Amino acid sequence: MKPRQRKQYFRNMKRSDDSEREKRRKRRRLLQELGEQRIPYLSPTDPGFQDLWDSSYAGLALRQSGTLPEGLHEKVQSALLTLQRHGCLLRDLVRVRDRDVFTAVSRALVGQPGYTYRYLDTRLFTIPWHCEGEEGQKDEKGKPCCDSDLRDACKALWELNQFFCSDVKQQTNARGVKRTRSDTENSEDAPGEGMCEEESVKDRLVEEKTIEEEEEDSGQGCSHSSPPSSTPPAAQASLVQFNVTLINYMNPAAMTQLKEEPYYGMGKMAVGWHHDENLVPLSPVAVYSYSCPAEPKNEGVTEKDGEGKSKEKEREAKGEGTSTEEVKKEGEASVKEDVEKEKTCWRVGLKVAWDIHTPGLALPLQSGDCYYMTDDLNRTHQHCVLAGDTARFSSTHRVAQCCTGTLDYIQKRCSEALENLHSDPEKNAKSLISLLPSILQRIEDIHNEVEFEWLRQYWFQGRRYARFCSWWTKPMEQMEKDWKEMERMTQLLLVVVEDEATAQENRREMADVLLNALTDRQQHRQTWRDSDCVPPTRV
Ligand SMILES: O=C(O)CCC(=O)C(=O)O
Ligand SMILES: [Fe+2]
Repeated sequence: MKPRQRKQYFRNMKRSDDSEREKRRKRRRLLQELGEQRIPYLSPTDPGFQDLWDSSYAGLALRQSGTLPEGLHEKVQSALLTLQRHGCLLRDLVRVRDRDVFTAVSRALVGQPGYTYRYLDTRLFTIPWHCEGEEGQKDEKGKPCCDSDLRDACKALWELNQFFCSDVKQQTNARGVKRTRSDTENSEDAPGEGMCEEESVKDRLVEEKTIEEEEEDSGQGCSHSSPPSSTPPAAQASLVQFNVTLINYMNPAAMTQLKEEPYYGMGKMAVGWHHDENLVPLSPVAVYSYSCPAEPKNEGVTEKDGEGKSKEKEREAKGEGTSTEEVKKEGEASVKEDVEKEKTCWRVGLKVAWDIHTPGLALPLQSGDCYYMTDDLNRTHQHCVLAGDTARFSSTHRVAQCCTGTLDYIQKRCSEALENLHSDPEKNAKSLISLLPSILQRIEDIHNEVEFEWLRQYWFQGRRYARFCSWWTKPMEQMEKDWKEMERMTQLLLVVVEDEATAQENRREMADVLLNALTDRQQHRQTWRDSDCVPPTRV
């Protein structure tokens, strides 16, 4: 981290404390304003559903199960079950409003080898997907990093990813064309509207954070991965390259306490309201939803079915016909039944951020359905997942902001720091090459980044990765060695600072750098110690 970035980092931490308080206030105010009432929301059976979708949720697109390429469902669904069988899906211990909590859903990250995805203060490391024809990484003994069926599973998810990359592009292109047309019709619209400069997108993300459960952070201060703001939407769409998918799994029958959705009364939530965080600004998200066959409670016949049938039989026995009134009543009953059925189905809920006037939207998802969140939907809206009756997987494909989130990146940073260490093999001694405060500062920042953003994150998660995939094992061991060298460098710096022979002026500057670095490190280490270091539970 550059000194400027570092200052920004701590300023952001402070700001996020302040905005946390502000959000709490806002949330309380909203709930007070709402009182006992609930904000309306619409489902497909409600009149006006489509209009609401078109007017207030235009960035949302549904691709129904039946329209996916032949054979893809089978591959993807069996891949998801394989991940589960291998024990890859775990509940994450994340930080929400200064508390450590386990996510209700179990998760795994699959994606580009060496990529990570950071959400709610947790860095997940990818189980690598290997592309068509590619063999994947092998260790020195020629052993591949994962079992062959796990490898096949990841490849199937990569295939789904490929499909999403081109399909979402078409979706957005189609809308881009539409929008360009309406932009010319309405010249009052600013060109490139909604495509703020990245920094301000992030600032707004921080401010607009949710009134709810899972909250998002504003990424990692990257500044070069979004397309230039003058790029028209259609051209931007052609850049879509999902690099990771976060897999979710939950069986509601195994969960004792799912929270009720508090604002609209939408039902039980598997994932609370949130914006997806740490994505390249304006990039889309594509989701595949797979509801597994239910462990049936009563052979799939609901009480309602049984009741309906017996009423019919009664009527038959009485020889009664059906009056218009009865038809109307039955019609109403069947709408009600549809509504009830919708609630047994998994749904994605959407709302406009910080808005209690626009009705919410609840979109039921049949098994195999996919949905896309495009344009700036993820920034302007929040989404939640409403639990249905069955167990369900989802594969959520994202363009993760990865400028500081790849193995390649952090390895380069380590090398940069270690360049300042000179080894004298004859004397078996080590020394620092440069004592320039700016260089020392940079090295201490790298030291912190390696320790807190990578090593502790990795070990904290209970070495969950090594159990089924060895991809990260060697690089993380090497990183730990590099970190030990950095600890050594800090000690060497301490010796120089304590040495009275060192020129006074330089000494003070160096002492400043050292003191700041050690204070930050101490604080961070305490935070890690304070969080309950219980490794995520296995599901
Ligand atoms: O499961 C879904 O449909 C979406 C899950 C989600 O919102 C997330 O993982 O961020
Ligand atoms: Fe999400």
